[in-house]
Amino acid sequence: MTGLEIKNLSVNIHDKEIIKNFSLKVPKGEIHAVMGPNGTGKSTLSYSIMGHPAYHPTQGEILLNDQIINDWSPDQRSQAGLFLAMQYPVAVPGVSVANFLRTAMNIRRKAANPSDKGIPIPEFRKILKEKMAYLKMDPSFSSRYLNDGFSGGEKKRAEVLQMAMLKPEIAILDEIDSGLDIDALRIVAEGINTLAQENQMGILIITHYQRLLDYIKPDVVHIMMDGHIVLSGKSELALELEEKGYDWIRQEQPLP
Ligand SMILES: Nc1ncnc2c1ncn2[C@@H]1O[C@H](COP(=O)(O)OP(=O)(O)OP(=O)(O)O)[C@@H](O)[C@H]1O
Repeated sequence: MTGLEIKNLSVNIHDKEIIKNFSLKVPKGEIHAVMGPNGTGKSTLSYSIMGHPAYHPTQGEILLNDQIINDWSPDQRSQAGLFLAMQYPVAVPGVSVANFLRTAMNIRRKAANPSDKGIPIPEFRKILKEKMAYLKMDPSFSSRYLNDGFSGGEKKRAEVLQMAMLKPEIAILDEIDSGLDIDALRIVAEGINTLAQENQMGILIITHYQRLLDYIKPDVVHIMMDGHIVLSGKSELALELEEKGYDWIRQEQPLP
């Protein structure tokens, strides 16, 4: 399958099993949402998919375009087209947004074509300007240090800017809606929709709130509890959750 596949994945943190026999398929071109209570393992899942060294699987497989990537470094995964918009993006003082993006784009281009000489600077500037305008980011952000002193919402926009520039095959968006005001939520969501359509990306959205899914229509909504998916359904499932909370699922699907 072209896309991301997770088969029977279990991941421990400090000997405690957090991800428990988790399975999911996100084909390219589809949008999947994962919702679930606090502490259920959603961010752990996103770090495990990206290959964070502290989140090594104890069982199961992660596949990208049918290749098992369990032993790939985060760098290799990123070069192959995986992308994570982090819940808490880190500041990188000393590295400007523009330099960071150009370096990341060049590494990805070289991975696809070893003889690539890198994106010419005028072309890079043109694309960056376009994408920043689209996300309604002030051009001055390109020369600021990445996430350094950015507000919560600015950090989230900077994550989507990275996604727009890098055009991954599979993007995991961990609470991309947190910290966004109502206008920013719409702008960011429109940006994600356009990118998803233009590039036939697979997208895995982790969110607590149905409101994001008013703007980005998922093909499937999954409910994750206690480290694995307990229920999957159409986008109406998110509405049902908003109305009823999680208790009814706990009652209908007793956890092991
Ligand atoms: N480095 C760590 N050390 C100890 N426990 C951890 C660590 N990282 C995660 N955990 C625990 O793993 C569980 C899952 O955390 P995770 O952040 O993946 O949940 P989440 O579903 O993303 O939660 P939220 O919705 O609150 O963001 C939590 O109980 C958390 O305390």
